[in-house]
Amino acid sequence: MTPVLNVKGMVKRFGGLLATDHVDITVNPGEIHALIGPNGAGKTTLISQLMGELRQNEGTIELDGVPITSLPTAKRVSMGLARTFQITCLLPDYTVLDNVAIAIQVRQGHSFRFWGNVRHAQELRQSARGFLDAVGLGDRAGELVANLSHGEQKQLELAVALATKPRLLLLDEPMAGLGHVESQQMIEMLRGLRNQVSMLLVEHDMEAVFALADRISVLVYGRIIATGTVDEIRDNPEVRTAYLGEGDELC
Ligand SMILES: Nc1ncnc2c1ncn2[C@@H]1O[C@H](COP(=O)(O)OP(=O)(O)OP(=O)(O)O)[C@@H](O)[C@H]1O
Repeated sequence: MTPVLNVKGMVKRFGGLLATDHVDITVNPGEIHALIGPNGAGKTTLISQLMGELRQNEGTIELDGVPITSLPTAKRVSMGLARTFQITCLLPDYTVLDNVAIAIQVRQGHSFRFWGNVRHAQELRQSARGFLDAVGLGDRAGELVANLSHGEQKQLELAVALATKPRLLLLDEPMAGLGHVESQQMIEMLRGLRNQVSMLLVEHDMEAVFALADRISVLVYGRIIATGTVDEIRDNPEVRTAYLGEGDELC
């Protein structure tokens, strides 16, 4: 089985700091692979390299078996990579529907044509509504993004990412800033999407990680110290020590 994502020997240095230390990681079709690690471990740096926003010093990246290591971000997106951010990255003065419609247009190769002809506009709206329904925001389509709650903005960000029809979704802390109820909704939503898209999930919320992940990789000081199932990682003494400090519970 060809992995959707296959990263080999990734290295990123910031001066003397080794932020990514010879990382190998794969995401299989239909898999949710969680990447966990303490603050500053290098999770965001790794995702930025996968998207091509940051150039690695060493290493190779394949998407569905195709090398993408030296491709620009836009090309990677058109080939099926999408990312959501720790801090939302939406157009606040546009409506919820417009934000998704713009993402669809980008996927279709239009930089920013906006609605264009009437027939095209209708198809675009219909398609955008489909993505909003998928994340539970169908009834907020006409609202300005600035008026959404933080949780709703996270949902919209997911819809925007899905609108590019990704093969692999890179999720950078989708639970950040969400209350308990919103987190549960996000977990359910991501669970519902697993048949459509593979995911690399960076997340500090261990309840969410344990609820969603097929496999977990643990990153510490830029290096992956363990990869395994939820049970394997929960029971791994090296992970407990490195990630939480001796004696703490990984719960
Ligand atoms: N542009 C940069 N220049 C120099 N150092 C950087 C840069 N970006 C990140 N770093 C450093 O690289 C290391 C990894 O940072 P990164 O943000 O990737 O960690 P993280 O695991 O995502 O942390 P968090 O969980 O807090 O988001 C940190 O020591 C950080 O200070």
